[in-house]
Amino acid sequence: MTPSQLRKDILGKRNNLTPQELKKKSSAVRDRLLAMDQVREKKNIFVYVSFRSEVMTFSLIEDLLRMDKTVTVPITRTADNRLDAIRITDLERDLVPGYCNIPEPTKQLCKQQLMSPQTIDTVLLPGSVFDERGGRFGYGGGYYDRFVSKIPHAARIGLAFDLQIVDKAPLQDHDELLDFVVTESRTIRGQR
Ligand SMILES: Nc1nc2c(c(=O)[nH]1)N(C=O)[C@@H](CNc1ccc(C(=O)N[C@@H](CCC(=O)O)C(=O)O)cc1)CN2
Ligand SMILES: Nc1ncnc2c1ncn2[C@@H]1O[C@H](COP(=O)(O)OP(=O)(O)OP(=O)(O)O)[C@@H](O)[C@H]1O
Repeated sequence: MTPSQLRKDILGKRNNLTPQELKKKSSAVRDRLLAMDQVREKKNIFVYVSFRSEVMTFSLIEDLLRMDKTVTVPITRTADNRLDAIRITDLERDLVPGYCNIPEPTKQLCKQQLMSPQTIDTVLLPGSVFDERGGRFGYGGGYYDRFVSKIPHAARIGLAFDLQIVDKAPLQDHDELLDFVVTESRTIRGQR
């Protein structure tokens, strides 16, 4: 199967999850994640803000803020094919619909709260397809591959539902491996 067919296939399955299933499974992913040393013992966490049928991150972000973590989220810079890390402190106030209608930080925050990616300890990534080695496909923008390749010191944790895991995805050279993939039922140790 080609990467784009596999992507389509898995996203089709993910889109079939009911809102109740999405919520319940996302909450199981969150519980598992919050028990990990790579989150508990780290201060600076970069986390995506979920949209469509991704593993939901709203209550996870609330939890991280309550735990006094420094939480940064992506703003998509399409002109430069890049993600910037923006610090947020309030989920309701700090986010507005942005690129592809994904909740993104306000213009003002993007100016005032731009953080150096080098300060990030742990990156939580979304994706379409993940595999047993910690391989990952996104939606085809290459944004996350470029972002994490510049910060090799940061732990990379993919958030996924079990239905997104395949044995071996047809990875390309630029596809970055993850350290862990966390699902509602297990934690996969990646081969980075
Ligand atoms: N929640 C979340 N935030 C994120 C990402 C993400 O995957 N999830 N990104 C991760 O990079 C960046 C945004 N990049 C994105 C890239 C493509 C599409 C998208 O919807 N693409 C179309 C396909 C376009 C095409 O090839 O025709 C789609 O999937 O329908 C969305 C976001 C940064 N923020
Ligand atoms: N580190 C990189 N440097 C330069 N170009 C890159 C890099 N990583 C990916 N790309 C380019 O980005 C494009 C999309 O890559 P790919 O299909 O792997 O994205 P993805 O992993 O699905 O998306 P994302 O990382 O945004 O979730 C490809 O054309 C690829 O050449």
